[in-house]
Amino acid sequence: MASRGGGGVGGNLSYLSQQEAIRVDEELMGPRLGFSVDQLMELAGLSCACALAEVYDKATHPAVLVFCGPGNNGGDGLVAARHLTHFGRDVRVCYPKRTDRELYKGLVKQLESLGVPFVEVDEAIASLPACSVVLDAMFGFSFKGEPRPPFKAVIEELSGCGKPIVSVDIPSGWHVDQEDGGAEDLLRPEMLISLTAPKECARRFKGKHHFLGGRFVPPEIRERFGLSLPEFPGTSQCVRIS
Ligand SMILES: NC(=O)C1=CN([C@@H]2O[C@H](COP(=O)(O)OP(=O)(O)OC[C@H]3O[C@@H](n4cnc5c(N)ncnc54)[C@H](O)[C@@H]3O)[C@@H](O)[C@H]2O)[C@H](O)CC1
Ligand SMILES: [K+]
Repeated sequence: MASRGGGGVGGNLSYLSQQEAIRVDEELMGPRLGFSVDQLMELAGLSCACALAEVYDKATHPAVLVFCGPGNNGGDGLVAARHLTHFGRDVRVCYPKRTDRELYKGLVKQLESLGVPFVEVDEAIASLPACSVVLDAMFGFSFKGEPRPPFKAVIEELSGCGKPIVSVDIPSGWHVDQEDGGAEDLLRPEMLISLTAPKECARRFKGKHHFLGGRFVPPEIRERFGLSLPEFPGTSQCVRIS
C-alpha cells in the first residue's frame, strides 16, 4: 500500500516506493491488464511533452535539449522529444548509451526522420548556453547506487548550468526511496513530472512545478495500491500537483 501525506490533493497524496513502482509496472503489463511497454511509454512521453509545453511556452523556450538514459526513462525522453518536435520546438537529443532493442531503435529512427539531431555528451554540454530548457530523462524508478559515466559528468554539468531542468519521473541521480536527500541530490530540477504516481523521493522536491503524467492507470491499480491522486482535467495528459 502506497504511503500518503504532504503535497497537494488536500495533503493526501500517495507516494510509491521503488518496489511498489516496479510492481505497478508489472501489473500494468501483466496478463490481467494487458498493456505493452510501447503503449505506456508513448503515453508517458506524450504527457511529459504536454506538461513541459504547458509550463515553458514556445516563444520564451524554443530550444529543448533532451538527455536520455539507457532504460525506459530514456525511452520516455525519446517519445517526449518527438512530440515536442511536433509541437514546434527545436529539439536536440543526447542518448549516449543506446538500448539494443527494436522499440528503442524505432524511436531513434522516428526522431531521425524528423531531422532531430543526436549529439554526443561533449557537444550537448557545449550547447547548454543556447538551449532554453533541459529535459532530464536519464534515470527513473530503477536507478540504484551512484551514477556511472557518462551520466555522472552530465549530472554535474547540469547541476550548475543555470537552465530550467524538467525531470521525467525522478530527478536523475536521486535515490528513489530516500525521503531525506543527501549529497547525491546534485540535480535541482525546476519541474518534476511524476508518472503513474509520485515516488518517495518526490517528497523532497522543492522546485516550482510538480506535475502528474501517465494518464493510463485503471481504477483496479488505484484501489490495489491505495493510490490517492489528482484527477486529470478534461482531455489533458497531465495535471499540476503543486
Ligand atoms: N508505469 C509507469 O509509470 C511507466 C513508467 N515508465 C518509465 O520507465 C521508468 C523506469 O524504467 P526502467 O527501465 O525500469 O529503469 P530506468 O529508466 O530508471 O533505468 C534503468 C537503466 O539504468 C541503468 N542504471 C541503474 N542505475 C544506474 C547507475 N547508478 N548508473 C548508471 N546506470 C544505471 C540500468 O542498468 C538500466 O539500464 C520510469 O521511471 C518511467 O520513466 C515507462 O516508460 C512506462 C510505464
Ligand atoms: K529522470
